[in-house]
Amino acid sequence: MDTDLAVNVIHLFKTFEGKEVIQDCSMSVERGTIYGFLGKNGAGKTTVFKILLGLLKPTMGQAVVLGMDSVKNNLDILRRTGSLIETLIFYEHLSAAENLQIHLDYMGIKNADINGTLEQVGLPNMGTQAVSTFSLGMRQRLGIARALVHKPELLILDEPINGLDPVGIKEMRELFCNLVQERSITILLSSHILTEMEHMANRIGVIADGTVVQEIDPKEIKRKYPNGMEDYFMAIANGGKENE
Ligand SMILES: Nc1ncnc2c1ncn2[C@@H]1O[C@H](COP(=O)(O)OP(=O)(O)OP(=O)(O)O)[C@@H](O)[C@H]1O
Repeated sequence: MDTDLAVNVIHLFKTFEGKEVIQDCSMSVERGTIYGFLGKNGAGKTTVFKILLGLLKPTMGQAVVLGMDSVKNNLDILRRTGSLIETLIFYEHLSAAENLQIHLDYMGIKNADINGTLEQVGLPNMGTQAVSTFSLGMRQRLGIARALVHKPELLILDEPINGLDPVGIKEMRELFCNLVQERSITILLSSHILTEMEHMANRIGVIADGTVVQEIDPKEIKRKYPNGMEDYFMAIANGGKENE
């Protein structure tokens, strides 16, 4: 087993009601890096994330997360991973701090720094306000706080900058880069905001029709596509081969 890998997906398949949505998908994320997961709507990003977190079982193949099997060790994986997947659900009548405390209780973690985490995500002094009064961007920030508060080794974030304004996007980019540099955590994230992925990611993986068709250094993309990520994405996201 390669211990330098935070995530190792090996020939993964997932079928829903006879439809193969993940097919022979392999990918790997090195520890202490940011991996940007790109793909068109419906390509399979969220499904792969759910398999990694043990929320879905693969039909065939294996996902190894922090050295553990996603099916056999899913509770250990959940404890050591922070995630933000799909619609964010909170206890609306409770405050941000209370929501984070419930999450920590569930994870069995004591003495976490709730106020520090809220500050880290740009919600200082917002701890006592009911979540029902939060804007979309504030909810997104709280979702990131919930993923972070128990100090995970790995973050799996499905479109974490959705709904954030340009200031928020920049702040989250800086936060993610700092987390990797200062805490050596690993971040696997998806986004449709290609310029952000280019700025943040150490490696880009592209999924098309349930298969990772390329894993590449963003510098290499820049060299091949000087006009930017959009040209690259258009060339590769439709089914695999770059039209060079
Ligand atoms: N529970 C389910 N039952 C049936 N089909 C599903 C289920 N979950 C996902 N799918 C299908 O699997 C495919 C991949 O969906 P997924 O949500 O993983 O894509 P995605 O890349 O995350 O898309 P987006 O960018 O729109 O979030 C889609 O065709 C979707 O309809």
